Amino acid sequence: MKKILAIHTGGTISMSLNDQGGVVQNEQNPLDNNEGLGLTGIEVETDELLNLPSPHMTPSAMLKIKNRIQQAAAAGIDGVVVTHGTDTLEETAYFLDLTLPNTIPVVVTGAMRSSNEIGADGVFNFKSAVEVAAADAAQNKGVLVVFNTGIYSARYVTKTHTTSVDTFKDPIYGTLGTVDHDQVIFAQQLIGSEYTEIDHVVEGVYLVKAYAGMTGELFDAINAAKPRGVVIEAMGAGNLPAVTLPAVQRLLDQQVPVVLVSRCFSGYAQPIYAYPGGGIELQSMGIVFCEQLNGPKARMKLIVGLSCGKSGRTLAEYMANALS
Ligand SMILES: NC(=O)C[C@H](N)C(=O)O
Repeated sequence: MKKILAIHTGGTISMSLNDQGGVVQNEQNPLDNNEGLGLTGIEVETDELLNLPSPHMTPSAMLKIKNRIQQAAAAGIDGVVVTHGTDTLEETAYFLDLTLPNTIPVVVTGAMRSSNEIGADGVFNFKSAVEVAAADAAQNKGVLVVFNTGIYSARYVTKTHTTSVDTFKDPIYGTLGTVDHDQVIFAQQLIGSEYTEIDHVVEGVYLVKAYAGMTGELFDAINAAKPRGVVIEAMGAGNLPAVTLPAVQRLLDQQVPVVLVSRCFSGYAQPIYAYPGGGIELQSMGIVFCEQLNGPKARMKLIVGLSCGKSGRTLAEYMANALS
């Protein structure tokens, strides 16, 4: 018998549609009763740790989830499922991936339709996630996201659609595997994993998206707030309007780490272009290219790196290497 801990944190998976047509939090989580799920050889324990719509999720709440998982792992649990709202699911999943030592399977899931809507996907996703968490093949794969039969790496998975049940995708590498009709099948191995121990999380790490016609004002406003770090979702392969550069330089002059990713849905940020504001100039200024992560995930990584005390060159290397 495998023992799986289900840590519920809120989100649509634990919500219902009310008479006015709005989706609201439930007093009682519909997933608390696991009878009828048809799980064989798996015992599920439940912890209602949080009840947050995921736009209310914070890095300190993520730390609380991480600590609860480590406590359960130390007490001998075989695997953990975290249920979570989908809006920020990818951030929590990647935070856990970076801060947990990868000793037991940890699987994050959620739902796009609330528990009493027609075609509700929560119970199916939950059952699938429990099956993956209990599977021997899920060992050493880092934190996983299971959604709509897909198994994804927390490092790359992202929410791609506002309402579709097939919303979670890995735009670069696709799925790691599938789970369907009680069968858990992995088709790819995880290449390396990162683990950084932290006991607190820093605040003041900002994320800014570049746009056509952007000027330096947003960067100066962030600078005035005394930031700990800034992630820029730059254009294309990693370029910015040249007029923003003096303001970005003012951040760098204050020793604020500035990390660059691409605002593109897929691909890598790389210093390719040599025109003013092009990636080559940005890199020579000291902006760190974080090749493979999207903006919200790069921000999570920067928070984790700063929270464990990295700075200067060590922090830059940590951010530049997707698998350091
Ligand atoms: N499908 C969902 O869970 C979306 C919801 N707004 C949340 O993230 O809490």
